Amino acid sequence: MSMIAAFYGGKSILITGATGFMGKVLMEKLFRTSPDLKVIYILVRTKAGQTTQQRVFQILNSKLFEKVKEVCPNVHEKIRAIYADLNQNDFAISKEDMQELLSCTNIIFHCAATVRFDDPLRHAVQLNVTATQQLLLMASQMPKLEAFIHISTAFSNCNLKHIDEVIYPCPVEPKKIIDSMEWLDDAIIDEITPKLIGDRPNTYTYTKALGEMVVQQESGNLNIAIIRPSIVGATWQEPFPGWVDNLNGPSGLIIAAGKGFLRSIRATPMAVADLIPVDTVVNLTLAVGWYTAVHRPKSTLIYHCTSGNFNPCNWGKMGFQVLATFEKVPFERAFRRPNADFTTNTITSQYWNAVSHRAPAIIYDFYLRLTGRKPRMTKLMNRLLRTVSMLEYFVNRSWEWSTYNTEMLMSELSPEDQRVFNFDVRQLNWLEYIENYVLGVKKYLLKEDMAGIPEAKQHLRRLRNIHYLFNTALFLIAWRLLIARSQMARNVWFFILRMMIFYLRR
Ligand SMILES: CCCCCCCCCCCCCCCCCCCCCCCCCCCC(=O)SCCNC(=O)CCNC(=O)[C@H](O)C(C)(C)COP(=O)(O)OP(=O)(O)OC[C@H]1O[C@@H](n2cnc3c(N)ncnc32)[C@H](O)[C@@H]1OP(=O)(O)O
Ligand SMILES: NC(=O)C1=CN([C@@H]2O[C@H](COP(=O)(O)OP(=O)(O)OC[C@H]3O[C@@H](n4cnc5c(N)ncnc54)[C@H](OP(=O)(O)O)[C@@H]3O)[C@@H](O)[C@H]2O)C=CC1
Repeated sequence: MSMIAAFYGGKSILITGATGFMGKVLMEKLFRTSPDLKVIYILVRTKAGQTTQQRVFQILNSKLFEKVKEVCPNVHEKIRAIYADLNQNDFAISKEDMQELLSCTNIIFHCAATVRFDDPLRHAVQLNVTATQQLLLMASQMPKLEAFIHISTAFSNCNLKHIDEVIYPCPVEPKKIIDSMEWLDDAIIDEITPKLIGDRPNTYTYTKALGEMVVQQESGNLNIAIIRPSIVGATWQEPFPGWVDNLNGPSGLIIAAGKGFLRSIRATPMAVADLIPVDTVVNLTLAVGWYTAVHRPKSTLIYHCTSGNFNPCNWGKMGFQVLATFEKVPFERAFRRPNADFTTNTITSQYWNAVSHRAPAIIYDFYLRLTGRKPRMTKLMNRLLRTVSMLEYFVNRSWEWSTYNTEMLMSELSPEDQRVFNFDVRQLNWLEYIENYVLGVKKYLLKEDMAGIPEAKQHLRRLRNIHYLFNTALFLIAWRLLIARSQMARNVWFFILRMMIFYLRR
């Protein structure tokens, strides 16, 4: 019997960010392994014209939840969606809902965040810092609360090379930052943002670091733990391999590469690709929830959820395997054949951006114009290159994360819990994982049918022929122009022709 699964039985659990990538997998696992839990409260806002109920309905009816419905047929009754907007005061939660949350919650998993790298500082502070502070305040009023688990990121201190499971202070106190956001206007905030974030690459990593400081400072008597995952990728095993539902991290780039838009990237092939499957993060999160509530460690423990020190894989190997999978299961209607290069040199990278990315986009737009259609490829390419430039920071460096707490927790689990809540990435086979990841991107993000593979392969063969024809035509034109202008080129050309005739006659 799993002690962790039994622990969540009969519990009332509050999850923020339950509609996000990690939140959904967390809910799925909870319902599947502890179907006798009392209730999961989720804080949900309305979005894209959908009510909170419609959003929950959509999640529960997705493929991710198919197994849950078998184990926990009354899952609809056990999920309680509470309207909340984490950008608002008291999260805009109604009085009755707030009362229920305060009096019933046993465990909190705080997953909500803005993960955008380019969010204005004001917005990132609101969600990643102020909302965390408010949630802690709520937690301090919950008499039945046993544990508060905060999800941060392994990159909150990416300005360091070696990162321990401790909280590193930022130069300016989070409270001062929160206060200043109230009276500074947007223009001034934009001006001081680079100074505040210092040697971090974006507002995301900076505000996640501030969020951790807030957790430390406002923890009071709460039983708190912080989890720091690295780059979260598709599921490894559960509920099935390869599930992914957003474009963050590598997923968007896999699409861009598979569709032939992205053919080169400024990345260091030997740098560690610290990817971690989302189900591994969820298993560790649930184990931490149990451990924190039952063992009540004296201080706030931080758990690194990373792969690099247990089972390292580098970007070169990853890119190679991604390309190998495209050979087997190509994406449909590719713009160009997937064929890509890693370069560490900025000038080479700019050259490839011009030749391999921008030029084909301009030519394609020209073709669209000629055929009376609206050009769109250059715009799309510019956005893609902007996205890639923001991710480049993370594919040109390696970090070392110490994992004492994570290893300690692993050793505390019973063999059954180690199996059911497996977060031991030493068992992960990268080649298999990446292949399933690419397949998952094709199935769950692009919604492409496997039956379309022969047609996709045929399309790639056509693109290869067009590529050869284009190159041959380009060569002949260049040669023709050269011959017309240079006696030397003409002499070379006639010499080659004579040699060919000579050898053919022998
Ligand atoms: C030796 C062999 C060689 C082989 C070489 C092969 C190599 C070349 C090809 C590469 C093949 C791929 C191989 C894998 C390599 C992958 C590298 C992956 C790097 C990943 C690094 C991630 C680091 C994360 C570290 C921190 C982790 C965290 O803690 S947080 C989670 C991560 N957060 C994010 O990822 C958020 C990032 N996104 C954003 O911040 C924003 O979306 C944006 C700023 C990037 C863009 O914002 P914008 O306002 O312009 O637009 P938006 O509306 O958001 O989207 C615009 C369009 O772009 C699409 N989109 C969005 N995100 C991505 C993405 N990550 N990748 C690609 N495309 C993306 C989005 O859908 C929009 O599209 P349209 O709607 O069509 O316009
Ligand atoms: N993905 C990754 O690679 C990594 C993620 N992390 C951390 O893991 C956690 C979860 O990330 P992930 O699931 O990938 O992120 P997602 O972007 O997929 O999910 C974010 C969640 O936060 C919710 N949210 C955002 N703003 C508000 C708001 N104003 N009110 C209510 N809810 C809001 C979103 O709701 P809605 O659906 O309404 O937008 C969504 O449910 C985050 O804390 C992130 O920092 C850490 C390392 C890597």
